[in-house]
Amino acid sequence: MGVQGGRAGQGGAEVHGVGGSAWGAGPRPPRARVRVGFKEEAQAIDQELFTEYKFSVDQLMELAGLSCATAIAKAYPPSSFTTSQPAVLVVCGPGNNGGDGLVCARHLKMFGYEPTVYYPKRPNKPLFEGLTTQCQKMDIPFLPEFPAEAALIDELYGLVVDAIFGFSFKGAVREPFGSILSTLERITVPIASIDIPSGWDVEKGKADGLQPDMLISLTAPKKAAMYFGGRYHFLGGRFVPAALQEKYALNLPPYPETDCVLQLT
Ligand SMILES: NC(=O)C1=CN([C@@H]2O[C@H](COP(=O)(O)OP(=O)(O)OC[C@H]3O[C@@H](n4cnc5c(N)ncnc54)[C@H](O)[C@@H]3O)[C@@H](O)[C@H]2O)[C@@H](O)CC1
Ligand SMILES: [K+]
Repeated sequence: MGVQGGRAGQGGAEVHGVGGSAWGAGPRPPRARVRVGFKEEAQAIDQELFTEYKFSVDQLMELAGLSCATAIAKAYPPSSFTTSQPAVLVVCGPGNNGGDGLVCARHLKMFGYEPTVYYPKRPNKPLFEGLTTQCQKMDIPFLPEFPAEAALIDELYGLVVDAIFGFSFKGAVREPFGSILSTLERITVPIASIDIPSGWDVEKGKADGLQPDMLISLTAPKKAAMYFGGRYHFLGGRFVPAALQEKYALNLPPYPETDCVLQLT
């Protein structure tokens, strides 16, 4: 099962071991003319967008989630799925990265996919409650439990969206996410990670952690993106005003025409 040309059927090593191993060879050079961002910068830009530019979280989350669904549709069109339906498992974490995942799931449904959400830790906030209700009203199923067997995920889904943690992840991973991540490390269907592969240190990555096939960097690639060894790296979140891009010297390449995503590799 999986998607044609994806990890399934090719063997994980073929995708994970680009150039042998990105890890064995040390940090990869950035593969696009994009200045690799730093965690502090990402959070500072985030803050400034909210405090100085007066964006609301739900505005940016909507654009972030739409970017992710759009990038996924470009890399893994429904016709490429080898499952009977273009079934996607979207795993959402407890913060804004999880919110991006809910928005992404909703847009994937609009684009003709069959997303299913797993959302074990739901913040008691109107934004996340609203996003959850929107998905439920669009007949997107929410799993009561995470599939314990990696093989079951491989059988049922052609793609997994990792929306567990973004740039605020720190320290040792706590349950239930430790078990979830260790199952995801064993699946063979491709993983698309939103902003940062979950469980990775935002600057140093994680050599023995998740190795996604796709990374969608939001706003600007974080430093850990240097360690990404998968096939598809997209930039999304086309919402940073020019003055802010200049202030933080983001030096982002131009997005094509009206697209909300840009393929970096
Ligand atoms: N302007 C921006 O930069 C935008 C950022 N967005 C998203 O927001 C993300 C950042 O969101 P947040 O700051 O809410 O944080 P995250 O979603 O990265 O994660 C924070 C949550 O994870 C938990 N957590 C942290 N470390 C943990 C550990 N070791 N074990 C278990 N749980 C842990 C925290 O308790 C908190 O609930 C970005 O990566 C991006 O995906 C988008 O929603 C919109 C725009
Ligand atoms: K993530």
